[in-house]
Amino acid sequence: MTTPQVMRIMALSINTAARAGSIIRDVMQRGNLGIVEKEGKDDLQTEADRSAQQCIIASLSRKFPNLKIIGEEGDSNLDVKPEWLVTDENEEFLKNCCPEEWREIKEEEFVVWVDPLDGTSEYTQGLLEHVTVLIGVAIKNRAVGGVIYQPYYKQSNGEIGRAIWGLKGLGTGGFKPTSPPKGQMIITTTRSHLTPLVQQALDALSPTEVIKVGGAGYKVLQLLEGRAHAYVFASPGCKRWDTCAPEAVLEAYGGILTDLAGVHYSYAAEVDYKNRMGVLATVPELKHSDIANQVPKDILDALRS
Ligand SMILES: Nc1ncnc2c1ncn2[C@@H]1O[C@H](COP(=O)(O)O)[C@@H](OP(=O)(O)O)[C@H]1O
Ligand SMILES: [Mg+2]
Ligand SMILES: [Mg+2]
Ligand SMILES: [Mg+2]
Repeated sequence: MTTPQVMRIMALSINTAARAGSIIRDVMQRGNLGIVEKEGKDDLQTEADRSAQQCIIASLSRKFPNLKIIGEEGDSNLDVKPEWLVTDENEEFLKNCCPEEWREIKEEEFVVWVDPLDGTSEYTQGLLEHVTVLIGVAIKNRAVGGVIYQPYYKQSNGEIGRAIWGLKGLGTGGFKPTSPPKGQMIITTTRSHLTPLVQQALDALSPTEVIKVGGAGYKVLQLLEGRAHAYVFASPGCKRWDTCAPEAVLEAYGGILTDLAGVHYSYAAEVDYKNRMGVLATVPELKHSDIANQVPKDILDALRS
């Protein structure tokens, strides 16, 4: 029997994210980040963002030429150094059994959303544990699979970097699932894109504690590892590549990620990339709709306008 495409795409994404992670470490080590401002000082790009994206898109499109891939850093030159081309699919992942519902999905039915370096602002400031590589796999508008790779995570065996993955219908891997403390409401939110509206939404949810960290990937990791109950961001600043992989991993785990009104984003290729209605993610222990219902209407109206 041939291996279903979704399993092969996920398995190649795991290994490719790790390769992108090593490129991110190399750029930092060389010390010349090559920072440019995209839409302003709140929207930076470095040599690591550019090179990691080239590695990911070239590797995935070489093996899956009919795959639709959308990367944060726009069109990339795919004529990359041979050592950036990843061809091996992750064998550990391939030992898993493909969920029935994804078995027949063809290459051209996927959309892959790539954020080659999530947490660029933190990367440039040396807060390296916040940095992740995000590869999200969408099928029929929905985020279904995802890889969150942390290039600077120190494993207990001394190895550097770890890959966290999730596939709906199969589950998750690469981390130790942990429930957040009972009787508290710890919210994680942005560290570098705080606005009055972002703060207003936090205040409305009466958190017992607020954890400000960089990146959508790292914030969802706070939920997966029991350090926070919810991720709340009342801002139109995130884009589909920020949330596709985190949403898939969190939902494969039993949590939920939507906009602030409680509605799922579409990950179809032709959508407007902006997550205009903000981000709300919750752990499985919370009722997502209860939290969404606590978001004041004027905050939703402000995002809509
Ligand atoms: N106002 C804004 N302008 C541009 N990007 C924004 C933004 N608000 C959030 N983002 C992007 O959303 C991601 C998570 O943001 P934050 O860490 O503030 O929660 C980051 O992704 P990148 O680092 O991949 O660009 C960040 O750049
Ligand atoms: Mg960016
Ligand atoms: Mg990002
Ligand atoms: Mg990015």
